Amino acid sequence: MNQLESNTNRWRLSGQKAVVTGGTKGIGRAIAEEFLNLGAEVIIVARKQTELDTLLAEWHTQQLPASGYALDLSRSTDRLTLTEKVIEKWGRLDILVNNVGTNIRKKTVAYSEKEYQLLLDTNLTSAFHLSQLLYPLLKQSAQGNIIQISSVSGLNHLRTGAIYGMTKAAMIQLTKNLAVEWAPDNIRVNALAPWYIRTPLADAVLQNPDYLNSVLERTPMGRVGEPAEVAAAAAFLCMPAASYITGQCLAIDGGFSVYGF
Ligand SMILES: NC(=O)C1=CN([C@@H]2O[C@H](COP(=O)(O)OP(=O)(O)OC[C@H]3O[C@@H](n4cnc5c(N)ncnc54)[C@H](OP(=O)(O)O)[C@@H]3O)[C@@H](O)[C@H]2O)C=CC1
Ligand SMILES: C[C@H](O)[C@@H]1OC(=O)[C@H](O)[C@@H]1O
Repeated sequence: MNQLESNTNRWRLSGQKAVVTGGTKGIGRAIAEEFLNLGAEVIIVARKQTELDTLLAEWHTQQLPASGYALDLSRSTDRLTLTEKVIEKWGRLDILVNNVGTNIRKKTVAYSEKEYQLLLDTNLTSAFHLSQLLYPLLKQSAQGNIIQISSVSGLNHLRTGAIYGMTKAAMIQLTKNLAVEWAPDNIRVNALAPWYIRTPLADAVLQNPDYLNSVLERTPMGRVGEPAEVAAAAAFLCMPAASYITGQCLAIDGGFSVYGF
């Protein structure tokens, strides 16, 4: 391989096989599209079959190598089904992006046990269990990668709910543990910690002008982020060019997390 070719491959995802959870909307869709445009083959997962079918049809008109499954990854049975599908389709895996997550925004005393369990299952258990289940396939890759989509709410207090913050902080700790444990298997594990990104999940609160102003007042760059700005960071961390980066958490936040006073 000549120097130029190796340099070119360093900045692409050519031939890599990636699973992106929550890939029909928002950050997950942007990550899947970034990966596809960089030469990867992608499987996406979401609950709504109609949205999955519509997006896959759009990608297939562009000859993009994408497939998908309508599964609820808060459920252990569906996580096992996804694993079986990946084994059946590819028999190996290069990239896992644990992107699925949701929030119920309440004061701590207002949460029910059911709400607590839903957030834990959706945001954290799904990421932990899928990392476990897909480890053998990632181990077969010479360049395995896991990207955990955390949040700045895993780094700081946000007024958007303690349970969500707990799950995101735990994803960052899981990133560190798996990065060390699985380094001998050539599996790198990194986390991204976005601040507000313009997606359907965030729009629920960003559409309130007063709330949006409060967000912008805490954001040095003066705007919310775009899904593609998170996707670019995810793509870089999975590239050969990032081959010595593991166990890290990268904030995608317009300066939010370093803004004191
Ligand atoms: N947007 C933001 O400001 C920030 C987001 N994040 C994190 O980024 C990640 C993505 O967020 P965002 O893009 O905003 O979210 P969206 O709600 O916009 O999209 C979530 C995606 O995940 C899918 N999904 C949700 N629940 C499940 C489930 N149980 N099983 C399978 N698929 C599911 C949705 O499809 P369907 O409904 O069909 O299942 C959709 O494709 C989350 O982990 C979130 O916590 C972190 C910081 C900031
Ligand atoms: C920025 C936060 O982590 C994130 O944005 C959302 O929409 C969630 O409710 C979280 O607060």
